[in-house]
Amino acid sequence: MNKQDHAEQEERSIPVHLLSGFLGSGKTTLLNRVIDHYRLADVKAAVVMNEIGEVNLDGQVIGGDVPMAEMLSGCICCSMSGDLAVELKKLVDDHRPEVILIEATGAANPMEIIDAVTETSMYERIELRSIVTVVDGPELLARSRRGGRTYKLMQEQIRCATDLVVNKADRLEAEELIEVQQLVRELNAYAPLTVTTRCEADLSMFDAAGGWPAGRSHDGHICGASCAHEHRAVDKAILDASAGKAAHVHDEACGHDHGACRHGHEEEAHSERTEQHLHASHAHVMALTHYLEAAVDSHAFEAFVKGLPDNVYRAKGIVTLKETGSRFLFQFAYRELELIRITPQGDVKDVAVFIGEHFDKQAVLAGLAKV
Ligand SMILES: Nc1nc2c(ncn2[C@@H]2O[C@H](COP(=O)(O)OP(=O)(O)OP(=O)(O)O)[C@@H](O)[C@H]2O)c(=O)[nH]1
Repeated sequence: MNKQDHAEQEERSIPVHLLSGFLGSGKTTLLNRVIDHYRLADVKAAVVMNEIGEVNLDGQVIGGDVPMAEMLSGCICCSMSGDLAVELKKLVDDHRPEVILIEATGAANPMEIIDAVTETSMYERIELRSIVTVVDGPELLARSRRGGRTYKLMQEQIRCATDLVVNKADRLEAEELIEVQQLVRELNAYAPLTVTTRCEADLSMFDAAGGWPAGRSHDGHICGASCAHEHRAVDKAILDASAGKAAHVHDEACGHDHGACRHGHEEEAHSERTEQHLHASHAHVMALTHYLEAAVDSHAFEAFVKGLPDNVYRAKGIVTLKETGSRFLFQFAYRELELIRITPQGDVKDVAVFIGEHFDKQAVLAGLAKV
């Protein structure tokens, strides 16, 4: 970076993009794509990863060149929202990134995270630019038929999005895909919506409002006046979302200046949040973290994971396979198991994390002891 670029960067607010979406919907998959997108454009990104469990497994697949703050054993939308402000400030002071990505836990209500980011903007030049909600298409459809608290949380995540990625299209029939899009549109009629498999989305929503400094090999768009308008609109959408409304893209009809707009909506947002006490929306989600002392038999392990009770809807971890001695990252989301061979850097232990609703921890541990 030359001197002029550096000076420009100091003056510019650092855009923050929040990745939201229910457990296992594909947030980390999207995060990896966005990081690659920034690498190609030579844009320095930093990441905040939040996990309900005690270990950050997703961080294992992100390269060591990306500064990362790990916030574990809690959720940044409630118990750790104060810590988020601290971590954001630390990332900015230590690394001066050009963009920050926050991956929330799948149990997070993004509206609360908006507060923490806004708080940090008071003493660091950062600006929440978008809330991208990754929707697990098949899971949303299934949950819409049974209702319940988890479905309510999914609805909240969709409502406050400025951009929507309807993912796992490969697991939906054509008519189901239409039904999912209708469901999403009923909740949020205005955020741009992309249907994807493995989050293969157009990533221009992650580009800088004013373009990255000149001379970069950036393949994204360099915004002109009309684009700058669109991005201001996102601010408005975020504020509307935090006021508990569906996000909508601001148009000329607004007719008043954005300073006034912001103030009004913030007051509205505050009173509504107090009334609804949104933290309660995911209090039923629980996590179990267990460190493994020995290698596992691959067949027994697969059978154990696939036989987990229905109320354990997410599991992930690192295991060593007895047969080969190789280490694998495992991902289990909505009854599908995926194993990815990894070579962990540093002292990384074998561990399994289970996330679900009111499940019997002892029964899960007993099953695990047998593999
Ligand atoms: N079939 C299918 N699987 C997908 C798709 N996108 C992601 N996955 C898989 O779903 C699992 C969960 O994906 P992640 O990207 O880790 O999801 P996440 O939202 O970060 O999960 P949490 O961190 O637990 O909240 C992984 O095994 C992915 O490979 C998709 O479009 N189709």
